[in-house]
Amino acid sequence: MRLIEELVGSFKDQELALPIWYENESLKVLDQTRLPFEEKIYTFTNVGQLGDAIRSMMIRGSGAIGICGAYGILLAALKSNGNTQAVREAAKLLKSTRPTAVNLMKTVDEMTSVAEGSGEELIVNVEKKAVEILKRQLEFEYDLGSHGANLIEDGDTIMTHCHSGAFGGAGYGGRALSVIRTAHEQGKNIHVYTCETRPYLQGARITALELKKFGIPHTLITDNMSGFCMREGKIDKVVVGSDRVAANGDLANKVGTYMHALAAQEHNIPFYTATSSHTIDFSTVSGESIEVEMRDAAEVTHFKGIPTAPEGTEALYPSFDITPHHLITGIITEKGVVSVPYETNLKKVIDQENVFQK
Ligand SMILES: CSC[C@H]1O[C@H](OP(=O)(O)O)[C@H](O)[C@@H]1O
Repeated sequence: MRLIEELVGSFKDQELALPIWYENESLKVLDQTRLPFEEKIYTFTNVGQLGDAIRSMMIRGSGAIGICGAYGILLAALKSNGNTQAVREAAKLLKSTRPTAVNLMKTVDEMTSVAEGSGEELIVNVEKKAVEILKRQLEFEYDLGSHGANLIEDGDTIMTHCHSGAFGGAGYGGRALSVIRTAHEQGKNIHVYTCETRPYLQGARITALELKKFGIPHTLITDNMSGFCMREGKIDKVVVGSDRVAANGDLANKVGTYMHALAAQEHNIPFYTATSSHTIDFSTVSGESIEVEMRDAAEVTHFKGIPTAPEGTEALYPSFDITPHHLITGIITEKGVVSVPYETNLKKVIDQENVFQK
């Protein structure tokens, strides 16, 4: 049995919701565009299929597409019998799919950095690295969930945005839902307000599904209700996910995050992003340098192909926005929570264990 098969087998012993997994020299991928009403699994036998799935958001979420970087390179190595050129081409293809989430870029680079030799030697090298990455990303979710749950008090109502959960991560709870799930599993009596997150509806379709699956009480709101809910005193804390954190703490996350952060500041509501050190991009000085993916405007004027606006209506779809660090109360990571003035470069801060609240 291959190492990767042993690892996936071990996942079955944990209560995970996997977005992707290895099986019989192919990749099984849950089609998230069909959630919550259908859990359709596709079998991919080449990286081109995986690339198309990432572009079309069949698989999405910075954590989940991060592990696609590991699985995709492993599949390329297996299908090419350990051919270096095939691995290089797979790396280029995967990194071209979506620009904002840094995890995908990082995991592809981690995998290609060990793609030495050829044949079975290369396959063994990349398989070991894939197993290391998959184990690490899942451990991150447990650890950041634990540190983040320390911020959650019994009776809290927590707002979240988009889907930063298991199907968007490594299978436990992604980022934001790792914090929320852990607090719930600690017995804290919490309630979640999940924003539907137009136009893909990650919140209505996937976050609500996962919170139901985890048994966590929740209320669905539209994105434009966040200010009302905060002003009415319904929200105690905001916890969102992350696609890329710049070296100064600026956050790239699903479009709408910035709007919620502004409202939270107005109402003195703590605003946290749940992330991992792997999502902090120390080579990007600030949020201004993060590329925001512009998706097809048809995703705004249509839902599942059904028009929601008059024919010919122009639309805009920035898939992410940038929340400046001064609006963020703390960055929750697997190492702890960083709540320090971000005048200092995060690189210096995050390497100093002592700054983390345990
Ligand atoms: C585990 S954090 C997931 C992160 O990714 C989402 O974006 P998308 O659905 O477009 O991949 C969103 O920004 C979430 O916060």
